[in-house]
Amino acid sequence: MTRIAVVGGGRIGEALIAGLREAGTPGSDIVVIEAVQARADELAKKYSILPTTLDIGCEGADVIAIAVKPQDVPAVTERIGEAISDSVHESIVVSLAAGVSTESLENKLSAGSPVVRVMPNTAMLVGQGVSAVCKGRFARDEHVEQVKTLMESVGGVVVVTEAQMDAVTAVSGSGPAYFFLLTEAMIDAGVEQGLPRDVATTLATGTAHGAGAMLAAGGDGPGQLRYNVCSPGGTTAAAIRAFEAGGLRATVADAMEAAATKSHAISQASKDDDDDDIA
Ligand SMILES: NC(=O)C1=CN([C@@H]2O[C@H](COP(=O)(O)OP(=O)(O)OC[C@H]3O[C@@H](n4cnc5c(N)ncnc54)[C@H](O)[C@@H]3O)[C@@H](O)[C@H]2O)C=CC1
Ligand SMILES: O=C(O)[C@@H]1CCC=N1
Repeated sequence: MTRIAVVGGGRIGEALIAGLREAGTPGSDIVVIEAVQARADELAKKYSILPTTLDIGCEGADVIAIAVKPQDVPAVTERIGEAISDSVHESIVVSLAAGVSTESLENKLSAGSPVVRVMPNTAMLVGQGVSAVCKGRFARDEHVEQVKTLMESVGGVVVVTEAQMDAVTAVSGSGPAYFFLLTEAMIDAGVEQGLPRDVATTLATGTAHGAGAMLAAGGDGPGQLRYNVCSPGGTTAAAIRAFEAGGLRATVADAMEAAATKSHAISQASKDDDDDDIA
């Protein structure tokens, strides 16, 4: 049994809670600490969990998952540090925030506190997330294993180095949004081609689901799967030509570079804040 305190009940906090509940984690093992009371009450009702304060919620928690916006992480971590500093129970502090380094988290906690950083995605909500995990300076292998097991209950998990986290964020943290954007664009294009919107939505959404399932099946890779759709002289090859002419690959590379650069900029800003605290 792992007792989890989720600090921040926004989109990613809810995705984690929903995925854990769906995977069979009892509601009594999860508490949520959410600044907006109405939102805390909504989550409590929807997932049969306890909304509470940070001090009470952190007491006895095995995992304290920080799911607030990056700029709110330092203040929240400092408060968590105060709440657990005298506790005999060891809590793993897990940050789900983009661009916040394990070092800046450790700086806000008592010396030697185990910190694990996770980059999840919203597909946790339906138990189909994919997360990357890296450990802080004081986290031992068993801490990483515990967090890995927790995140495996809501999807796939890879262990990476912290230096890889900006790239991870660009690929899988932000990634669901890219597929949603493509799906939206396909629906609009279907409507332009004369389909009713509900029909275009059913077709585009079902196609995304089917293509995802084929990729996840792990047989052929994406290249071969695409070749299989491209009949010689056919419709798909004509569409792919238009995608390539429009610079799709370069656009994807630019977009992911922008995401990774932004993640890096957030970590630099949090490092600068730490340096200001020390000076
Ligand atoms: N939304 C996403 O797809 C992903 C988000 N993340 C990370 O998750 C974190 C949260 O992102 P979202 O859920 O999208 O943001 P959000 O704005 O939906 O949720 C943040 C929540 O934290 C609450 N909050 C703020 N200060 C608080 C405090 N002191 N105590 C308790 N609750 C507090 C807010 O009321 C809000 O409900 C961010 O750091 C983000 O980088 C990571 C991966 C994916
Ligand atoms: O857009 C963001 O900053 C967050 C982090 C990764 C996905 N959503």
